Amino acid sequence: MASVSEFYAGKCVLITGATGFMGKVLVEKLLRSCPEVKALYLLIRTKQGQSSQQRIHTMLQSKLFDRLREENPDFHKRIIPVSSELTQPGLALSDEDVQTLTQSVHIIFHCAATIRFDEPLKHALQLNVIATQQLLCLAQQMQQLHAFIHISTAYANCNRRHIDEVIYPPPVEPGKLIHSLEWMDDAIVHDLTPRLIGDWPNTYTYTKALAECVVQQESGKLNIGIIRPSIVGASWQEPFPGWIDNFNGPSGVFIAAGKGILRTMRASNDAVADLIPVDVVINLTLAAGWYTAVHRPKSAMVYNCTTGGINPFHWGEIEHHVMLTFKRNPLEQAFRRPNANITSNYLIYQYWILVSHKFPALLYDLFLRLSGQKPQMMRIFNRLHKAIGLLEYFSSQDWEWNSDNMNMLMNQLSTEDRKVFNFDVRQLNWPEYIESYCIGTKKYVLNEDMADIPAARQHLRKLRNIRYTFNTVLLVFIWRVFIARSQMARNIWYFVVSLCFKFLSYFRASSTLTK
Ligand SMILES: CCCCCCCC/C=C\CCCCCCCC(=O)SCCNC(=O)CCNC(=O)[C@H](O)C(C)(C)COP(=O)(O)OP(=O)(O)OC[C@H]1O[C@@H](n2cnc3c(N)ncnc32)[C@H](O)[C@@H]1OP(=O)(O)O
Ligand SMILES: NC(=O)C1=CN([C@@H]2O[C@H](COP(=O)(O)OP(=O)(O)OC[C@H]3O[C@@H](n4cnc5c(N)ncnc54)[C@H](OP(=O)(O)O)[C@@H]3O)[C@@H](O)[C@H]2O)C=CC1
Repeated sequence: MASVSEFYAGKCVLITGATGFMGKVLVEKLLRSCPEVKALYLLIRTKQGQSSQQRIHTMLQSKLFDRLREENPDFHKRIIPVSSELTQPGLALSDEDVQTLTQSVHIIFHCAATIRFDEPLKHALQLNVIATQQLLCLAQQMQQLHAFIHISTAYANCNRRHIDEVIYPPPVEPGKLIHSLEWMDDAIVHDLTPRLIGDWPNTYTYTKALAECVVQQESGKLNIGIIRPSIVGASWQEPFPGWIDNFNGPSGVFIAAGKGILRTMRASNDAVADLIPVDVVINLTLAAGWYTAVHRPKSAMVYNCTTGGINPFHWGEIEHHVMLTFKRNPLEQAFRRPNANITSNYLIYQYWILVSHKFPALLYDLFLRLSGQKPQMMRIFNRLHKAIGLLEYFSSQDWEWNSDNMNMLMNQLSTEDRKVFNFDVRQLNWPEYIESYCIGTKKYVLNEDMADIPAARQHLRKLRNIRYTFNTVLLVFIWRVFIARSQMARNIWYFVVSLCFKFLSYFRASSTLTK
């Protein structure tokens, strides 16, 4: 049987969401580990006045492609950008492009989605469900299609505690929902959203659940694979450890904690933190493409791509290792020294929000106002509170995913493929991974230079001294106020001072005697 890279040789692959976090890593890995692939058709929309060609050009300049550029400088020749806005009828593809795609594509990887938790339902439905439906229609017309791989999320069924590798019945028939929302204006949909999404925490997970159902309904004669990654984090090994380029999920939390802005968050110390490195997800996705095309399973195969059941790690441990890393490798221009604590207790959380977030923000804004600058800290904290409020659903509870299909797929690979497309998370050393993840946020998200770490350490020392000075001044101030108002405080104060004085006189006397 052909190996994974032999299978992709001579094949034309269509990818949606190629400019996104996972899409980029997929493009890079496919071109690096399957150098004989014939063409990658990337469906990309124009954005901020940039054409799809210009966007690809910019993307290929990024650090992610450094290794590939070195190994194979001509790699870009296999990339064919196709202009496509997925929320438009017919995916806004030109007739010419439809013809090319239907004649030549062998494998589809559908990664595009809106992953915002606060996306209005109509838009999330448009992109995550209707666009998927349209892409499946296009796939049905493809003459040589071997496999359609849909990227879902492990949290599509987060209303359940135990999640098997099956497509669960949808909360509502997607077609009916699409039709009923068509005539409603945005305000009505907004009001109805909480009732519609029911026990799903947001429109993202809800529409991803509907999308899975659409994939099943529209699959017809297609060979389908559905990948359900949990919380996708920085790369573990490839193309280099710690690569990450966005603030989504835990990355924003790590950065905010490293900058000393985030000091508390609601999360359970003992809940499993189901992070999965992006390179693991992509290796499994490529292997699933191969398996689906070669074995043609009768019904859609679902792969829960998670770590919790195989190699669990907990939010409390993550907190410890994130703090340790940022103390050793500080971020530049930190607001305060990194010191974040997670808690599942609502009252304790509210207390720390007040004392460690709102109070310093108010003080800093006051300082900015007095020095003639625009206050900004309170605004930053309000946004941070909104973001962590949306994440706490996922950091406060546990889920149990069955990952039999992931294990089965691993057993189907040859020894060589298991190395090249490694998704064996039993080998993941969490402390090492979290360290390289945090350093990755510093290097690739914030573009900070590792050579400037001594200066960042110096800045932390300065912050520590400011804190000591502030605490001392505050203590003296409180004490003075206290002494002025209470006879008892005054008595204690005189007693302590006279005791100190007596000790001093005693030591002075005994030292003169021993001379
Ligand atoms: C010591 C630590 C201990 C750890 C404790 C536990 C940690 C638990 C953490 C995590 C659990 C994760 C659970 C995820 C599970 C699901 C997985 C999946 O299946 S999908 C993927 C998930 N999807 C998302 O993560 C999207 C979430 N994001 C959003 O929904 C929005 O971004 C939101 C509502 C949070 C904020 O929306 P806005 O409108 O206020 O802001 P915007 O548009 O995103 O950003 C505006 C600008 O600010 C920057 N920005 C965003 N976050 C930033 C940050 N933290 N720091 C600095 N800049 C930031 C952005 O780059 C952007 O910049 P420009 O305008 O493009 O130039
Ligand atoms: N990140 C994570 O933690 C997880 C992600 N997933 C799933 O993985 C997939 C990829 O996620 P991720 O890479 O993180 O997401 P990103 O937000 O980084 O990327 C989304 C991609 O979709 C494209 N896209 C969005 N809207 C349109 C549109 N109207 N027309 C054309 N393209 C569009 C974006 O293009 P553009 O650049 O033009 O905006 C971008 O390329 C998603 O299906 C997501 O549900 C699952 C589990 C966890």
